[in-house]
Amino acid sequence: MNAEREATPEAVVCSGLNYAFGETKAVDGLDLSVSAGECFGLLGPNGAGKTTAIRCVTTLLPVPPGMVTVFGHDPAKEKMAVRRLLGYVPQQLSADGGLTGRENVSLFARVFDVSRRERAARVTQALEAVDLTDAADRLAKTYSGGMVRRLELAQALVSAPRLLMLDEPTIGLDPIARTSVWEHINAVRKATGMTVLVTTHYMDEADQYCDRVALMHKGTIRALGTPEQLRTELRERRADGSAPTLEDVFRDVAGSGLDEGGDFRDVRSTRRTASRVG
Ligand SMILES: Nc1ncnc2c1ncn2[C@@H]1O[C@H](COP(=O)(O)OP(=O)(O)OP(=O)(O)O)[C@@H](O)[C@H]1O
Repeated sequence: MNAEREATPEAVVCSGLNYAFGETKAVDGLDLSVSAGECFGLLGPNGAGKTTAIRCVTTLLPVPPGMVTVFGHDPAKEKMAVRRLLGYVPQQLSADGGLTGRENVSLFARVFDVSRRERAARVTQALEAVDLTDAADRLAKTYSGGMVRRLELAQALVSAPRLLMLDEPTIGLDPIARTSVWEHINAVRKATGMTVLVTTHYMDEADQYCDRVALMHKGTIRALGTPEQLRTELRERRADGSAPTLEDVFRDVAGSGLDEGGDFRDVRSTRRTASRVG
């Protein structure tokens, strides 16, 4: 049993990951390791490179061999093996308002190659897991923003992923809907041991729900640890009796970078999300 656990590879490893859009180095030598079963938060201002890094891990952006592994599989060599392990909720709307909740989840089940025999049961389970059973046969365009987000979660969960990747899953939602999304994620984690890699601008969420967090700034990691470790380190460094928040930690690490238009509650993301959740 112990030997088995020791043999479990890290869920995600990025080793000197680089990705550039023309002259823009979006990800610049990123080293990152996410353990199996943990909830890992990738934080940072707009433009830090979080989405690009996540897309490299999901195989949506091509990277050379040796820079990324997902449970030991290299996306450059084993794209389909990696995809079978993943669930991904992108920032952009991934549900179709003209389909019912059930039809949306069924579509993902087909795309992610859930076997025909298991499909109906898995769709029902995924909808149940996010509390959408009662609304399953209504058109998604009648859903609230929080329900749409939970539907997208069901779409990502239907293939029973070992690694769930969520890009800003709660931005733009009211506090009750945000809590609800996290409660559903955590219930599935508890039941399945699924690993979660999430980007968020909400420091309070990262503090509350993530086992470890990394601050990404200008394409690379500037701080890494449990929220508690990072807060304690800053408190000890400041030694002025104040009790820093996680946001203070990240302002300290990223310095003026956060004020150069990269604020955590950047208008750009909010607008993007407003259009996403309709
Ligand atoms: N398709 C693209 N073409 C050109 N440049 C891009 C593209 N996507 C991202 N970039 C640039 O790469 C850098 C990193 O962007 P990325 O979206 O990965 O950051 P992010 O941390 O996810 O920010 P946000 O919170 O705004 O999503 C930015 O400078 C961005 O402008």
